[in-house]
Amino acid sequence: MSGIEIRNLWKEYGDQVVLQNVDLTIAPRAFLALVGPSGCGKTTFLRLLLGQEAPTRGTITLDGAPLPDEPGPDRGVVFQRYSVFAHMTVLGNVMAGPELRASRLLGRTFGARRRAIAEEARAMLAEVGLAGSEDKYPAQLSGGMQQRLALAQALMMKPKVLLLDEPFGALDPGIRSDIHRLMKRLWNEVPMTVVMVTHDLREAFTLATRIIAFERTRDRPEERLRYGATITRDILIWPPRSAGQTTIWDADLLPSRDDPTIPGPIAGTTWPKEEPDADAYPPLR
Ligand SMILES: Nc1ncnc2c1ncn2[C@@H]1O[C@H](COP(=O)(O)OP(=O)(O)OP(=O)(O)O)[C@@H](O)[C@H]1O
Repeated sequence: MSGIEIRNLWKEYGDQVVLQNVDLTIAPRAFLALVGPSGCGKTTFLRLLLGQEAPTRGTITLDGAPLPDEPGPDRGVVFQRYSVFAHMTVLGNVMAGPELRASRLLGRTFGARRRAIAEEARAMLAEVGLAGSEDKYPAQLSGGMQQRLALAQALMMKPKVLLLDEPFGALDPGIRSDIHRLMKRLWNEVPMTVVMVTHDLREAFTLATRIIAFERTRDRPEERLRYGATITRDILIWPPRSAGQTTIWDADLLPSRDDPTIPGPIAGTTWPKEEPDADAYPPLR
């Protein structure tokens, strides 16, 4: 079975249950947005997928194999801030991962190998709109440029799964919509599954193929430690989006929601009858 399979996942820190009984199948090439109130365990869930944390109970498999219990090149990550190395140039940042992979001992390569990596890094920087900034340091870039750099850095490792922890949360609205366009293009072009934590439902509806909400179902003060958050909503975005097809449906030719020929993003599921609407949900914090 390909994709990510999460079965009966629990995460506890000492006496505190953070996540409980999470069951989720993420299809290959899905763009999953993860929303929920502050402190409900979204980052913890992402860190479990990254391999930075181990589940207390339950299993996570990637393409049918148990997830390695440490971060690896098959999973890239971009955080809201500080994903890049401040002391390296833009080009150095994008070359660092492949160089380390090619030469674990020295962390750098030489000659033809190095030239090939540099060429690939320059192409990736051009892809995210950073051509011409190769020799700058991150501090000399705007916030939006730094996040483009962080994306380029993560994508250089050709991850199967890209994990995004509120990556665009600190950006101004105009820059945010630019980077949303870039993110859509990258998701279409690069064969990867994306899992993105966001506080912004509009962002979730703009980018995702599916939105999962985590919430505590029991949240009285005396229950907070003993009960964790779990999946309380699972929204499939309509009309269906699939990676590799930028515009799929002409507005005039929208299929019917109950058209059985429309493939759902998860095998065996049907599309919800109602149009999901970002404004219909209460703010998350
Ligand atoms: N390493 C840790 N040790 C102990 N408790 C932790 C650890 N990491 C997270 N927690 C606790 O787990 C809970 C969930 O934290 P997490 O950061 O995953 O929430 P979140 O949904 O991402 O929050 P936010 O939206 O505010 O970023 C919090 O109560 C936090 O204090």
